[in-house]
Amino acid sequence: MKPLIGISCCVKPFGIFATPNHAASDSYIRVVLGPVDGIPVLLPAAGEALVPEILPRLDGLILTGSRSNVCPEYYEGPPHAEGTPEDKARDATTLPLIRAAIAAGLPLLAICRGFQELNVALGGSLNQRVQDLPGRIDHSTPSDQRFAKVRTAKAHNVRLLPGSFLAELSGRTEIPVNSLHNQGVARLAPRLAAEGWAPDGTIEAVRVKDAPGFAYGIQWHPEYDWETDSLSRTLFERFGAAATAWAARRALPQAAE
Ligand SMILES: N[C@@H](CCC(=O)NCCCC(=O)O)C(=O)O
Repeated sequence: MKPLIGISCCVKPFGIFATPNHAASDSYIRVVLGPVDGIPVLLPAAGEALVPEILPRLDGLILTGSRSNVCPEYYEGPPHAEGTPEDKARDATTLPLIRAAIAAGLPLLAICRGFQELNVALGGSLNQRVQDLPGRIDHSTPSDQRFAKVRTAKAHNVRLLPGSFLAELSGRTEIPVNSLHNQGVARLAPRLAAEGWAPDGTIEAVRVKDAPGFAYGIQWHPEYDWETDSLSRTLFERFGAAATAWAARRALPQAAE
């Protein structure tokens, strides 16, 4: 039985009246139907009340990337600069969703904004513009590059912790990644272990220390290049295998109360 994979949605304006819609990129739908080998379930940014109702019916959770930034009030940060995109509805949904998913042991893969949400949900904080920090490189989407190129281009290497999940998966100590973010980890949440770093020291990969199963976050976007990048594909296949195992357990007859 294919696993049901929850995919976090953003609230974005659509159409001539710019009405709010709950949306996720087609990249996530295609990767779930592809190497994850699951069934995508879009999770609207409908708030914390959604969490206890939907979580028991999922076999895995993907926290997606998005241009909007996690609101600073969730990590005692300064207000965003004027014009910074925010998505309060998404924050109010994904942060409790992440905590509940980790408490349940649900397989979880947090990508870019999702990676930042994972850190904030567990008590960490963010820098709002990494590129403005001394000694840091620009991790954002270069405005002079066509988006398509930025999605698949490798922007920098990530040094992997020896023996870490990604080091084992890749068989390498360093991997090249794309990069489309302004925010970055400032204070790492206590329950997260850093397992990958950019050349400027920015944390790029984390593991949930006390998670019983698959629970990782990455700052880059493997959903953009899994068709050409074997590590990206393998990462999703491993997440899918964990979700499939979760689905099999969920299908077992529940012990009578
Ligand atoms: N807003 C955050 C996270 C950035 C992120 O998820 N980028 C991917 C954007 C893809 C898209 O445009 O949908 C930050 O800037 O750090």
